[in-house]
Amino acid sequence: MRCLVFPSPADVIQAVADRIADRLQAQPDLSLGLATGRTMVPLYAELLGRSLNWQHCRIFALDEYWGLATDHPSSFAAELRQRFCQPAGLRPEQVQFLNGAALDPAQESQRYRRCLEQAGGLDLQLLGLGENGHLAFNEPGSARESRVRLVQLSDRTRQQNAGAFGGDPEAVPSAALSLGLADILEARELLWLVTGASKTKILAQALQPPPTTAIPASYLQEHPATTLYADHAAAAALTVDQS
Ligand SMILES: O=P(O)(O)OC[C@H]1O[C@](O)(CO)[C@@H](O)[C@@H]1O
Repeated sequence: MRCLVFPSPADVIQAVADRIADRLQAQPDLSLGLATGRTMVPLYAELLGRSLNWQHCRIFALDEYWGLATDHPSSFAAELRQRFCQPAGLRPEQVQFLNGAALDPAQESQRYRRCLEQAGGLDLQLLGLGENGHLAFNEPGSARESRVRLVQLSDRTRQQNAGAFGGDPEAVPSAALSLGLADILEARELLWLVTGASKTKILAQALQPPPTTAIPASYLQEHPATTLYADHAAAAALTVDQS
């Protein structure tokens, strides 16, 4: 894994946006996996501020709350649509969301998996880090072999994400659809954004070999083309060169 450490979250965003821009220019029909969460918010604003041609790319969402339709204001689909897909001028057929209001989670997971396969897999996937080590919504205990599926959310994750639900953890859905660890690790390149002091301890644990199901993000150690983009605060417990 390549580990890049920057003075501030703003520097992280610039570096990640540079990498996405380079990849998109080299491959206009890029299959790009988008993540949500506070870490990603300034990235979408930065990407929109650059003159990039998104007309040929394909977009895939990483996860979605179970029980929320794609037009529910607190759904990840609505967030991605509002923060990026609509202002970037993406056509609906370019974008795939997980449907959190599908009748059958297993069927919806299979449908999404087929979409990914038909697109030839993901070229580039953005990832954040949960404070409990989750990756997408793969909570501690998730298997390395896991695929798109319905997952139960931990109390810690519901607390972490309560901001989008009026600050009430009880209002956060207790389950979600998520790409599995095997799906994520099949993406050809992973950009892992980790910023802020709340991630310092878990980031150091996630980078400690060997990978463990107790910290799903630790499986990124196995991926041949992952770049960690961390700020000084998140990287404070790492021993990498922070110059
Ligand atoms: O960037 P945040 O808000 O700390 O969230 C971390 C991660 O957890 C999630 O909420 C779950 O996928 C992601 O959206 C995010 O990447």
